[in-house]
Amino acid sequence: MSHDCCSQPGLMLPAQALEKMFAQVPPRSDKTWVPLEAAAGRVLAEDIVAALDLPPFANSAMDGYAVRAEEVSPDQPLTVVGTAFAGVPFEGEIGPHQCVRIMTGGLLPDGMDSIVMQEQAERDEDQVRFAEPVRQGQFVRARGSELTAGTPVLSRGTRIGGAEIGVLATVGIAQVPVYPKLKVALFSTGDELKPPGTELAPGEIYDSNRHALRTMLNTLHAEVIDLGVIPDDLDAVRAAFHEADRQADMVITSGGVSVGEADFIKVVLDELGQINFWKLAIKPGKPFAFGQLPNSWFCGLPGNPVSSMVTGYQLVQPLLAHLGGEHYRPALTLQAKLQTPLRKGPGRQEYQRGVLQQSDSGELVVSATGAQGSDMTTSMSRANCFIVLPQDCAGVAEGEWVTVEPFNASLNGRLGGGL
Ligand SMILES: Nc1nc2c(c(=O)[nH]1)N[C@H]1C(S)=C(S)[C@@H](COP(=O)(O)OP(=O)(O)OC[C@H]3O[C@@H](n4cnc5c(N)ncnc54)[C@H](O)[C@@H]3O)O[C@H]1N2
Ligand code: MOO
Repeated sequence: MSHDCCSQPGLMLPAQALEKMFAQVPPRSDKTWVPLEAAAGRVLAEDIVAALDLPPFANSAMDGYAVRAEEVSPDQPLTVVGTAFAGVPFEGEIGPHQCVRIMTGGLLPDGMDSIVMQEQAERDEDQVRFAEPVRQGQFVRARGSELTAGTPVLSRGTRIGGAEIGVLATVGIAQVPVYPKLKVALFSTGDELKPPGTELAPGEIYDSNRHALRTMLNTLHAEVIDLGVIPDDLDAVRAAFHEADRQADMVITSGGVSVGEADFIKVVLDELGQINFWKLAIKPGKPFAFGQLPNSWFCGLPGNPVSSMVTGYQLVQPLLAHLGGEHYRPALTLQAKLQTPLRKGPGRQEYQRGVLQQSDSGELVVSATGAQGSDMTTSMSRANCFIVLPQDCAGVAEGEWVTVEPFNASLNGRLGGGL
């Protein structure tokens, strides 16, 4: 079906919708502490300040010899009086024209000021000779050279990934202050939906939206309350909303938000809560609905599978990040040269699915993943980015530059930049 070919007066774009939702939804402020081992994927609820200098002591950046730079000369060997290992410092006295064998990370012995790497040394028993002059302080990692105690290292609202876990461990934090996990209830609506693995009768299809959305929510480390498939029945939809609202911070549904006769979502929302806005100037995903229930927020995603993924990605993920206390940053976009012409009618901002690559000459190039029907889930799985076409664009010719937004980890299971 071809939907709109004309402009959409009054309908918001995704950026405006996000601004509106962020203004209405107060971020989480309560916090909890989790062990470092369980902190990945959570959102920091406090600024983290280093309680120690980094590095905490002067140490060697190389395996070699700790020396006084001024004593190094090709004519005068030094006497090796001991060894400093990482974790096992040298504790003796070091007299004139003496030095210490040292390993990477070893504490720099008192009085020594420079390191000579072992490849530059000629060792004979306890004598060592250095042919090259030494620059004062070379290969010494000075105490506090990365940062000093009291320096902020991570800010509240940061989502914790591997890099942040590394920093938390480096500054010695075992219990991490984080915002509680969001509870997100999820259900699909539609009599035609059957679970994968069962036989389909004529007119039935498999429920894919709930599975795709659940996977996307897992990437955000939300606690998903999966209420399954709810039939097109007013009482059943009402009961599902009661249950979802009782348990969750946010309720996400798929299907039943357009104008069909079995579209009960809006009916029930009007009864139990309110719709704050409905419909956006985007394709796919136009009938997206946002509202609130007595205890929770509500996002109603359109039933078409690509529409539910696009709205889940572009609207629900940022909103959940915001609600969960994360300092949300809009996705990075790139410019790429189009390798296939794109058809588009003016009116809605489109998220076409593309394959972004680097050409042999290093240029970023992108092509659409073929037909762009909002029922075609493979148009998503074959893609690694959205090609974002502005509202007033009326098609793009091959060779023109377009804006692309590479998929994040919630859609893209691939390593290597995800491309
Ligand atoms: N007269 C109009 N019809 C439609 C309009 C419109 O403006 N006027 N909008 C179209 C657009 S755009 C979309 S998107 C869809 C959204 O419809 P609903 O949210 O009401 O969704 P359904 O009618 O329930 O389903 C649409 C389509 O998606 C399939 N579906 C639904 N749920 C799932 C699921 N969990 N897994 C896989 N597939 C699912 C469903 O079978 C339908 O084919 O409305 C257009 N119509
Ligand atoms: O075009 Mo609908 O917007 O298929 O999502």
